[in-house]
This record gives sequence, C-alpha cells and structure tokens, in this order.
Amino acid sequence: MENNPTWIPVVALALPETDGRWLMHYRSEEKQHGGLWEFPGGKVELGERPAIALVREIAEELGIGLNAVSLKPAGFAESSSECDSPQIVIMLYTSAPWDLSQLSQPRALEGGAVGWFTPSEIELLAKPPLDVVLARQLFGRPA
Ligand SMILES: Nc1nc2c([nH]c(=O)n2[C@H]2C[C@H](O)[C@@H](COP(=O)(O)OP(=O)(O)OP(=O)(O)O)O2)c(=O)[nH]1
Repeated sequence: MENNPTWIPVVALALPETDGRWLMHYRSEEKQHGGLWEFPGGKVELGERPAIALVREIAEELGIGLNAVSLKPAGFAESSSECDSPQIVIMLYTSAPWDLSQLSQPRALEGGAVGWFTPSEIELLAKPPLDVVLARQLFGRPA
C-alpha cells in the first residue's frame, strides 16, 4: 500500500468443510490481536485484486491453494473512521467446502494454530472486533 494510507483493505476467508465446521486461525500471542481467533487472510497489496490477494495470503498463511474464481463475497466489516490510525476494511469471502480427506491440509505456517469449529463454537471463541461482526453476518446468531 502507499506510505500513508487513510484506509487498509484486508481480505479474509470463511472456509467450510463438508460436515458444517469452518476453519478459524488462532493468532500467535506476540501479534496484534494475539491469542484471538480470526478468519484467516491479510492485507491487499497496492493494485492487487481482492480475490487474488486472498489466494496469496491463504497460500502463505495456510499452505493451501484456492481457486480465485470459486471465491464468493460473504461479508464486510470496517473499523471506526474516527481514530487517527488508518481505517481497516475487511472483505470476507467463502469458497467451496474443503475436503478433509485430501493429502494437503491447512497448517498455521506463520505461527498460531488452525481449528475447525461449528458456528455455535465460533460465536463463543475470543475474536478481534471485526471478526465478531463478520461471524454474525455469516452465521447470524447461532442458537
Ligand atoms: N482480522 C482482523 N484484523 C484486524 C482487526 N482490527 C484491525 O485493526 N485489524 C488489522 C490487523 C492487521 O493490520 C490487519 C490484518 O492483516 P494481517 O492479518 O495480514 O495482519 P498481520 O499482523 O498478520 O500481518 P502484518 O500486519 O505483519 O502484515 O487488520 C480485526 O478486528 N480483525
């Protein structure tokens, strides 16, 4: 991104598996929002299309290959525009259900951990504020 952006585009992935659980990424303690569970993803680079950025981020973070064409918009959240730091705008995408019997499985390559959770379990996980909004958009408020 440019040197002094007023906002930062971020992309994130809501990846389901065939039995109705969804992948969440645990951020390692030393990071911003360390110790919290997020939808995996990261910042879009200057000039990069969001879906292409997400394919790149997921390959770097989880070591799996996604097809950009199969990604579908699933949610949107933004931080307050009132503070001095750049506004964070997160675009959430879903992709086709992941096959857990595949040889290559998602791993936390940049630290932390990954886990598969039902929507009700995700509601209870400690999450960064924008991921709370995204989870509610995606799942509603599970019973
Ligand atoms: N997922 C998520 N990210 C948030 C929230 N609030 C907030 O400022 N962010 C920021 C933290 C990061 O700067 C950015 C997410 O990008 P990222 O996942 O690549 O961040 P990172 O710390 O792993 O990597 P980096 O800053 O070193 O590039 O969004 C939030 O509520 N949820």
